[in-house]
Amino acid sequence: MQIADLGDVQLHYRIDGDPDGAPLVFANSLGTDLRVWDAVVERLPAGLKVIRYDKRGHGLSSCPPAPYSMGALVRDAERLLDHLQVRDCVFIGLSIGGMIAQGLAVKRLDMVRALVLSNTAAKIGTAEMWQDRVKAVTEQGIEPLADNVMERWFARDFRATPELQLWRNMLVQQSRAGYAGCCAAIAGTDFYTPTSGLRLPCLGFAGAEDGATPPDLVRETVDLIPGSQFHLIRRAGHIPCVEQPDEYADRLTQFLKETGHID
Ligand SMILES: O=C(O)CC1=CCC(=O)O1
Repeated sequence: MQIADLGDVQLHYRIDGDPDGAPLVFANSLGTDLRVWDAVVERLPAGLKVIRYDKRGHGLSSCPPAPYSMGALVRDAERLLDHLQVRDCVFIGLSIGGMIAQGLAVKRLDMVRALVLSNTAAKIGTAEMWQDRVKAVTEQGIEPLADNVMERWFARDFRATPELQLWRNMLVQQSRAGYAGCCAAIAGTDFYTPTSGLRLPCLGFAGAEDGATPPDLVRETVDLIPGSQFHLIRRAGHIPCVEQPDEYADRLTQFLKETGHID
């Protein structure tokens, strides 16, 4: 178990693979922790240094008082990668993690050589919708929202499997303040202009049954970056790394080869 003490926040992270390999960094979505990447990470080729972390208020990381800003979440990622002396990584961000990815690439191109924007967008939903969620979670906790969240996270077939309960448990066990804090960060984020200025290799992933960031929304964002690729995963919702890890890992590996990150 590894922890980076950044002063105002302590971030839990994990490194797998080759310590001297080409760095790959994964950032999770709202209400999940770094285990959401387990099935993809175990399918990746050798020779990569795979770094995962729990953003503030999630998983085993500390939970500063809410609300958070997107600037703070981007700065956490930046400080963690500085702490780990990471440069030229491929940064893979899921949902709010994809917003962090965009913000980090805009700020620190020396750190990010390519982006994978998974089930994310430059702007997700409306500020009002997220403020409503902050209020609901702060007053009643995460449990009352959980069934609706599962419908956005997973396609119908997956929701009928016993595994659903494990991911639902992950969601409801997150900190209420950490979850609300990140909702506030999403509410205040519109990256259309900064992301439009990015010039780096980019791969977008979307799930055909994603109820949070539908394929057209993901595509609109990745198309802001000239030359981007886009991959639609048919039998998946918002978290395709859990539902379709074979397809996800295969397409990611292909991208890593095309961008020269691995041979
Ligand atoms: O609505 C959800 O819970 C899905 C989601 C939106 C942003 C994020 O990170 O997850």
